[in-house]
Amino acid sequence: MSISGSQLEMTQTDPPHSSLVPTREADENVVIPLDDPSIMQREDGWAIPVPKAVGIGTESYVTNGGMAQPWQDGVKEVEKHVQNTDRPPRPERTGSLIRDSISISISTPSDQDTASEVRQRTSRQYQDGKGREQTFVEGHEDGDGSAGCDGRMDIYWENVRYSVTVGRGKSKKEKEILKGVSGRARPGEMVAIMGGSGAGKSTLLNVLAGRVPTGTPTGVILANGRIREKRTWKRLVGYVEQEDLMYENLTVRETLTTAALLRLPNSRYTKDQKLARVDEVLAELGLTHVADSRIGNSQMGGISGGEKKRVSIGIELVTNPGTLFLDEPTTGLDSATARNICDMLKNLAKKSGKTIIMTIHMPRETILDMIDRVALMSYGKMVWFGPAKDALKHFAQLGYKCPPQTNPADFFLDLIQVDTRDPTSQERLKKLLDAWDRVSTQYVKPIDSALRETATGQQQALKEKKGARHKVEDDCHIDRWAVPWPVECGVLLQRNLKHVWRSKIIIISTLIQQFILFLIIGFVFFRISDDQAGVQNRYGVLFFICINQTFSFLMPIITVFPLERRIILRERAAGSYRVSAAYLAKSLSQWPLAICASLLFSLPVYWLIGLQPNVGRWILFIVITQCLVFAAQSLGMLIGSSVPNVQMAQVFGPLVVVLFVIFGGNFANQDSITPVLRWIQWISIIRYAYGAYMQNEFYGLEFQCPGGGGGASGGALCAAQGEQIVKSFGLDTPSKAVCIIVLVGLGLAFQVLAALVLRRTTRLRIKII
Ligand SMILES: Nc1ncnc2c1ncn2[C@@H]1O[C@H](COP(=O)(O)OP(=O)(O)OP(=O)(O)O)[C@@H](O)[C@H]1O
Repeated sequence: MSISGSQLEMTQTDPPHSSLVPTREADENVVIPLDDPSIMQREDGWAIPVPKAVGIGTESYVTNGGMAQPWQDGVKEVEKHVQNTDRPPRPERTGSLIRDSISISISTPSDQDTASEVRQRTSRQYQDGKGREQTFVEGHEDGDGSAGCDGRMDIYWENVRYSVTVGRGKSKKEKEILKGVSGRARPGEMVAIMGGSGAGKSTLLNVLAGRVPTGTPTGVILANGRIREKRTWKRLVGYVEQEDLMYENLTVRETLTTAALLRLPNSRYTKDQKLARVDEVLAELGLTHVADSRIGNSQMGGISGGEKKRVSIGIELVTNPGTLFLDEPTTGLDSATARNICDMLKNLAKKSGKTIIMTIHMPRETILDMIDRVALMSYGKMVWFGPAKDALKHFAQLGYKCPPQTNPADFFLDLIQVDTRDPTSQERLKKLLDAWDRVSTQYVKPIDSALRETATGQQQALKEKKGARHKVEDDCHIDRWAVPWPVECGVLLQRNLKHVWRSKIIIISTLIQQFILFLIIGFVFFRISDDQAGVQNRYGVLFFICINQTFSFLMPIITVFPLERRIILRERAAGSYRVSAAYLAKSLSQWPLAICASLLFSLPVYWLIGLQPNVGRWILFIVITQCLVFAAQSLGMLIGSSVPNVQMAQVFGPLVVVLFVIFGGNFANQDSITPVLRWIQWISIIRYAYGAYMQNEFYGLEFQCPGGGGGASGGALCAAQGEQIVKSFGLDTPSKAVCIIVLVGLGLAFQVLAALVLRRTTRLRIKII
């Protein structure tokens, strides 16, 4: 059963009373009075089409955009379209695609259906009726189960305000950034938010996407006529950041595959289906020819800027979200590439019915032509929301005509830009704002007051975590996490290992560094003697090994981790995985290189220096070194996850190590340190490693004193017993076994702390209204 293209085209304009119903596909609906007996009130208080016993058995098929509406006495009309004919044919599957054979059809609930069953069926049977291709994966009736379930989302915002607190103390005040803006982005539309610098474009985009970590947003935002929920909203939409943050050593396909494996739910997709989805996205974005190229960066080369932007979009697209938010997707790209990106976005909107909302700076005329609605903003207010062509007419009527040969985008920006020192430009803005107030309802229909009240009530119920709630996510059966925790760990570990092992320069330089240190230390302290010079050389070289192993394995992490943390922040913001999985994968992935590099140093250096020729002690020396490396890496993770950027990491990393060195047992005698600072020795990894090294090497050794024997000789104090020497450093307690255990314990404690800090520093505080 299908509605023909011509039938649909007949109703391509806004219905006269669409105020009530911000449904998806509202354009395609027919308005029928509510007193039509085919509308009934459902148990949960929502209006739905009455079941009609037509077609086969008790089932009939109705189109109304698939939405139930809040029931209200004052309702005059509801958008719906009844198809009282036969059961729609099963979709025809072609490979992994289903070509449209039926139109927007939902099954009418029978009396036995529970509300959730109704919703489930509604979401399953949505199909595109315009001959457009929808991407479905074979074997799943739900499509991808993403935003709006069917991949379509109608976003409606009204009187949205956003304010932040600025200043401190007495000068503290509220700054209003968005001052009551309204608009609507329908499925299949590309909406561009434009305005001068500081107009509030990014703020509006972020408020709509629910990504405002601070401040207070107010107003009404509805998705498919429903309120949104914090926990799952991020998995219903895609957000493409301005900066393309990706692992440069991974290929395009691997990058998208990781996103697909993590973000497509296991409950609906097999691994093969997820990989098929990646192929579809690659083809959709025109990336197939670079699928196996590395992402790269400016040093190593790689894919182009435009291709990187496509990959960023692809990462969001794998889940087939109903809405894509993009923050300045064309910034930094040349005009031809920018056009290509917009072309591709337009295609996405047209073919898959996605709602595209983006901020954009100074688009070319050809790009402006692709945009369905522009939101012109100035000082947090809306000056225009609608088609660009209408805006030209509107401004011309006010006496502001776009000069010939001028890019309308430039004209708009010049018009709405205000010079605070120039009263004429302020007057102009006031005139524009007044004019928009007069015409705004023609372009953005106000939400029906009853629906607004319902939404406000639902928001309140959500806040108070009580009462019946009906959210857009209810229709979509979204689990909080797409895949189980072990799968997240496995996928992320695989990605991180690939990234590490393909960083050839880092691997080679780490190995060379350890080899050179081995040569330097080995030959400077070559075959140390067992006289008093040998004593000094022994404790000197052991302390040096502690410092060099700590620095060698701590510094690389603290310089890399802040960058990787931003990727984790982005992926967590999309609800891709739990932070514990990301942390564990990151932590595990760096051990193989650290273990190999430190073995390259510690295995031979022992014999070259000429430490105690005892295999047991040699093995223990290696064990202590490995434990120290583990603790140093853990400390690096803690510092790396605590500081906001690489520069701060480079300041704080060495500072902490120097503190640990001072309290390491070589420079200051532990017993003579002021009690105020003495506690630092108990967390100094160097102190424990040094204590263990010293006991391992000195215990059981006897040294020659000048003139023979121990004690005072020739006026100098000479220690002949190894135990005495260790004691004189205050390193005889705790025992070497305890030192090793504490070293591992400190490493574990740093790891746990680092994971907790990472969790905190990569949490995107979502504010949903
Ligand atoms: N958290 C905040 N605290 C204080 N002021 C803020 C905050 N966020 C935004 N602003 C201010 O609000 C105004 C709008 O910011 P926004 O980033 O939305 O502008 P924009 O239109 O995207 O500008 P641009 O194109 O330059 O990025 C600016 O003046 C900005 O300084």
